[in-house]
Amino acid sequence: MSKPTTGPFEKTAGWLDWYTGPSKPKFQVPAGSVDAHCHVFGPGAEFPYAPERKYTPCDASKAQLFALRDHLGFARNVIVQATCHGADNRALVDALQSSNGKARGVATVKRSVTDDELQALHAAGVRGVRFNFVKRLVDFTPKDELMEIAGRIAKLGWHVVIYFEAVDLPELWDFFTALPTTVVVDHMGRPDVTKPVDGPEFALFEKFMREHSNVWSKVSCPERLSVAGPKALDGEQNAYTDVVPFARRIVEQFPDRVLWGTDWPHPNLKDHMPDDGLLVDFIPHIAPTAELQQKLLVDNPMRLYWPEEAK
Ligand SMILES: O=C(O)c1cc(C(=O)O)oc(=O)c1
Repeated sequence: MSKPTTGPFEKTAGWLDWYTGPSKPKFQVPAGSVDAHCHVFGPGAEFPYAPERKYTPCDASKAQLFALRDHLGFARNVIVQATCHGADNRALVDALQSSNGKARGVATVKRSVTDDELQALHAAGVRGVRFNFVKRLVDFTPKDELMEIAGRIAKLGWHVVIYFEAVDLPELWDFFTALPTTVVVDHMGRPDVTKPVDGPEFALFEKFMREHSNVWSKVSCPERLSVAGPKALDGEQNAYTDVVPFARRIVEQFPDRVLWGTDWPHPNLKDHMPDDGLLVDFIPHIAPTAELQQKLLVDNPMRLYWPEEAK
């Protein structure tokens, strides 16, 4: 893969660029696997970062994303609008349109989005919108605006992706459970993995999924959630062991409602940048059987993002 570049923008201080030269995974993903959570950044010279952004990344282009997809053995991507692009979905749409149908997308839209704009996003391959509640990433959007957007995109058959932290779930519960669509949680709702997996905080997340059959979860981002490591670097085959019990519980309880993604290019990591090949080697630790792997990596994302092709 080529190296990350920076265009006219100055990166946030301490920014970690994505890992060049990822290893070949030892775990071979099933045929037709989908990396169901990844991003493109710019390039800033072509697709400027949004004025309201909370961070400025290095560039991470569609060509670099597609090269990683091929290197890791994946067939398709779901590209999620990164907050550094705000509600300007041009970089996302460009990547989707360049993918030969191998990528679908999740956009960010404002209440002012027109029906024609939604139709154009749909034609490009967008199948969902993202609502973000992580305070360091976005300014607050009133819930009535989000609910109005959810009602409009429901008519297109789209879903809502939500990103929040575990401590905020109680306060967001009523809003989330009122959403009229399939709801996909980013990164398991960011559990604090230093707390017990069978403690009250994670139990609430499990209850959220158990009691609401429209709620799905991405069991992604061990590199973000892990406190104890070890890091996915230097050939480590047992990375992020503290995250395994959390993700595995969700995969085993809700095998038909889980997705996995690399989260490449891993915005805002502070400590280290993982080797994406070793992140793929994390998958069999959380989905230990071939049947669970097939659902996680192929059947579930196909049903949600390519229903017209799903078996
Ligand atoms: O935790 C994060 O910093 C993060 C940020 C973004 C984004 O900026 O869109 O997306 C993610 O999936 C995770």
